[in-house]
Amino acid sequence: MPVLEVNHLHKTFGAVTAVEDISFSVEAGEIFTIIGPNGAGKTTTLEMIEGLQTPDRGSVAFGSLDWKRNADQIKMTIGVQPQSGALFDLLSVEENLDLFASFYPKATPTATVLEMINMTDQRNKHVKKLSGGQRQRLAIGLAMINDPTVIFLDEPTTGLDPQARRNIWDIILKLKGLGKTTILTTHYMEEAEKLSDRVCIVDQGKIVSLDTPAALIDRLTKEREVRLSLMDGEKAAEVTEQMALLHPAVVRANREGPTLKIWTTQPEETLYDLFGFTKDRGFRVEQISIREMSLEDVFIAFTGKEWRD
Ligand SMILES: Nc1ncnc2c1ncn2[C@@H]1O[C@H](COP(=O)(O)OP(=O)(O)OP(=O)(O)O)[C@@H](O)[C@H]1O
Repeated sequence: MPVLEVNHLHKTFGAVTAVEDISFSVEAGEIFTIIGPNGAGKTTTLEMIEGLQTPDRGSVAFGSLDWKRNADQIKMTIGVQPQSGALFDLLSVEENLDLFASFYPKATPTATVLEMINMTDQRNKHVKKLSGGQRQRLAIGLAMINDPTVIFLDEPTTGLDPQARRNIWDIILKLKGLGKTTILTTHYMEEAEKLSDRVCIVDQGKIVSLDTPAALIDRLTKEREVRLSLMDGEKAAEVTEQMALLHPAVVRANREGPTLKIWTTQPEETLYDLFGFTKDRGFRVEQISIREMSLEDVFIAFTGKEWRD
């Protein structure tokens, strides 16, 4: 049974349709990511699921629990990362955790949470002195304080530098290791691709596509770009290009000086045959790479829009 089921959610604000018929379900232990451009409806969707906004239509169920009948039980089951402004600046990291823990009948020991978010050494630091990344880590710690089974993180890495983002990824993966379910929103494709079991691409309030990152990429195309650099100059590359174009799996090719780019539906086979050819001719291969399609390529294909972080 899914831990979360979202059915036909709708939400409008005046003339703006923020969410239009969003449905999905999330299994226990998954990292489920909602990704989309600014204004796509990610936060509104998340807030309806978290019980912070009431949908105009549609339903949200956590197992057999729903917001109308079981609000108190749901609040014990889920953890919501507070907005960074909801932290108490004049209290220390530990005091913030203790304060949030006091809201619940059963809380995870503060020391455990501090260790999970890698902030044991900063536990006595005042929140106003924390960096952006540390504030976000504390916010995730606060979402964990009631030992929830489902954790909601709304853009936990937006605006952070690459190292701080990676530190947050480590925490999210640790949560997965503990068997927690995480629902994440992000602007960053790379993050969605690295962390998620499944990705839901949202645009203009609707789901454009939903699947595992690998399946989304696969569904788009089986083509891979193979790059081959030859040590024997342009002429050797030209002959190799002509040969490559005769291969049944090769869709197209182009050449810049001694470097060949070949798009093929069977990269391993194409490479094997090309190596046979270059060896026969005595051409030496200097460099070789196979480029995978990225989730970014998928987004552009499904929405027709360029992706901007
Ligand atoms: N309280 C509100 N009142 C009016 N319009 C709103 C409100 N909340 C959201 N909207 C509008 O609904 C649409 C979806 O907003 P939402 O914040 O859910 O998108 P998002 O995908 O989370 O965007 P971002 O990545 O910028 O946070 C936007 O057009 C937004 O302006």
